[in-house]
Amino acid sequence: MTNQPKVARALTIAGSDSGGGAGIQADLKTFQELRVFGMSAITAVTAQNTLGVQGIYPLTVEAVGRQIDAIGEDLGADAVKTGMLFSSEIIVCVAEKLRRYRWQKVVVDPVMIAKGGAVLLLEESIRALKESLLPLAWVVTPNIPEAELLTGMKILGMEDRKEAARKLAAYGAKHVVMKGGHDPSGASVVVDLLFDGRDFYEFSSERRETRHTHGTGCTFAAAITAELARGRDIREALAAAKSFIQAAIEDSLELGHGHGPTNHWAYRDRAAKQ
Ligand SMILES: Nc1ncnc2c1ncn2[C@@H]1O[C@H](COP(=O)(O)OP(=O)(O)O)[C@@H](O)[C@H]1O
Ligand SMILES: Cc1ncc(COP(=O)(O)O)c(N)n1
Repeated sequence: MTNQPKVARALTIAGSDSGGGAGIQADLKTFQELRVFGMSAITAVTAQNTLGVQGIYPLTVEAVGRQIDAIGEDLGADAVKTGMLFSSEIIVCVAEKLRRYRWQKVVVDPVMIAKGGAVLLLEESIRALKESLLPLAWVVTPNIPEAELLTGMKILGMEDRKEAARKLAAYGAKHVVMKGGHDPSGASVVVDLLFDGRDFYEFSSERRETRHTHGTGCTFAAAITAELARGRDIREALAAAKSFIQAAIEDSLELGHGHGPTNHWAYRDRAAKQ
């Protein structure tokens, strides 16, 4: 057992992105930028850069479980984020650990397919994700294609998004954040939709025309996790996360030859200039 800590702590359970833009690397950078102590349990190592995923090397279920136990038995966590979980065995293990350590503020980013098309979650695992993990989620943060795969419905307009959010909440997720980056309408505003089981709230920003969006979903969900770890409520956490990702996209670092990473220190730089 630990004494009441002086700092907020967040744990990410996700895959490693050697290119540093998504996965564990994006999560830890985001936690650090938001003054939250970051810890990690790695589910799979990927060989990846801005051009795509060149290799996926999952860890054993035992290795994943032991990393989580190492944190649960000693350091503790105020909020937990899950990202790439790869297989149903890993999902079931993670769900069991979340219950064992009674972690409540759990952000489930249902990572399935990388922007370049690589499969980061085996298809047979979608059911385990819905049945084992969604009931433990404080927040689930699908993008539109992920929400389609999870609900089995086609999502075109805002009414479809609302219906899909209701379906995901019915699996037990306390809050659903349906991200709007993949909105097929091509609107100049990108809207992330929050459903808290009763009401809907929209978080909007200007859509930026850029190819440097590798890791936006991970970074956004990590910012929500950090803010929840610091004791913010869901709407405060989302508003802050939206500003964080907008700055990270706008002040792009222009790295690599393909879909580059976002700028994780842009939000801090802007705050320092104010
Ligand atoms: N072109 C863009 N301009 C501004 N914000 C964006 C853009 N693309 C995505 N976002 C924001 O980045 C976050 C991740 O969105 P999305 O692309 O839907 O998820 P994912 O990265 O999981 O595919 C959301 O907060 C979304 O609003
Ligand atoms: C290890 C890992 N986790 C998650 C993503 C998804 O990120 P994106 O959809 O932005 O490519 C990724 N590419 N790699």
